Amino acid sequence: MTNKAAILVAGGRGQRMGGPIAKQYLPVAGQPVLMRTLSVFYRVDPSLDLILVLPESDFVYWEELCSEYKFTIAHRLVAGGNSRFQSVRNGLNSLNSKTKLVAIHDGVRPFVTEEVIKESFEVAERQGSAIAVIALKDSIRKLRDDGKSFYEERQYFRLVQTPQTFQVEKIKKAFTVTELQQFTDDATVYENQGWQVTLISGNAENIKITTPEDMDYAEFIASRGLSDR
Ligand SMILES: Nc1ccn([C@@H]2O[C@H](COP(=O)(O)OP(=O)(O)OP(=O)(O)O)[C@@H](O)[C@H]2O)c(=O)n1
Ligand SMILES: C[C@](O)(CO)[C@H](O)COP(=O)(O)O
Repeated sequence: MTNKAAILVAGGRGQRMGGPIAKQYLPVAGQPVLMRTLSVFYRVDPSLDLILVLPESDFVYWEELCSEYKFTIAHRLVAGGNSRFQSVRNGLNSLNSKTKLVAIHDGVRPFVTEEVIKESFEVAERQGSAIAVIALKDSIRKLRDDGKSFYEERQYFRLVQTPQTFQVEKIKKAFTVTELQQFTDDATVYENQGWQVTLISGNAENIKITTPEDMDYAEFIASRGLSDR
C-alpha cells in the first residue's frame, strides 16, 4: 500500500463562476475539470491514494459523469463541509493509518504540472511541508482603510497555489484546531502551530478556475498544452 495520498478538494459551489453546473464539473477541452486534475496526480504515481472531496449531494451526479466519460482512475469519495477548511479536514480524517505524506490540492486547479507535484512530495518528506508559490510580475500597493495606498517591495511577496503537501502526522494535528478566518489555505493552518512552511516553485498555468473568464483561459491552456511543457 502506498504511503502517499492526494486530497483534491472540490466541495464548493462555485458562486463566483455562477451557472447551473458547478465549475469543478465543467468540461475544459472536452474533459471535466476534476477528471483532468485527478489524471495529473495519477500520472505522477498510479499508486497514490486519491481522495476526492465533493458535496455529498453530488456523489451520484459525479458517478454518472464518470460513466459518461468512461473515467476509470480509481479514487475515493469523501463528503465536503461548509468551508474549504472543513472539506480538507474531512479528507484528512479519511486517510488510512499507513499514509505518511499528503498533497492537498484544489480540484479546480487542473493545470498543475507533474514536476510540481513530484517536487512537493520530495520536499515535504524532508522538510515537513512544501507549498507551491509563484513570484509576482506586477507592482503591488498596500491599501489602507483611510483610502491611501503605499508602495510595497514585490520581491518579498509570493502568490500561493496548491498543491500544499505535508507530513500527515503534522497536518492532521494542525487541523484539530478551531477554524479561524485567517485560514485561507492549508499553509496557514500548519504555521498556526508555530511551524515554518517551506516554499517551492509552482507553475504559472496552475490557475484556480474561479470566474467565467478563467474558463476561456483554461480552454487556451488545455488546447496549447501549456501545462505539459
Ligand atoms: N466548502 C468548500 C468550499 C470550497 N472547496 C474547494 O476549495 C477549492 C477552492 O475554493 P474556491 O475556488 O473558492 O471554490 P468555491 O468555493 O466553489 O467557489 P466560490 O467561492 O466562488 O463559491 C475549490 O476546489 C472548492 O471546490 C471545498 O472543498 N469545500
Ligand atoms: C488555497 C488557495 O487556492 C491558495 O491560493 C486559496 O487560498 C483558496 O481561496 P478560496 O477563497 O477558498 O478560493
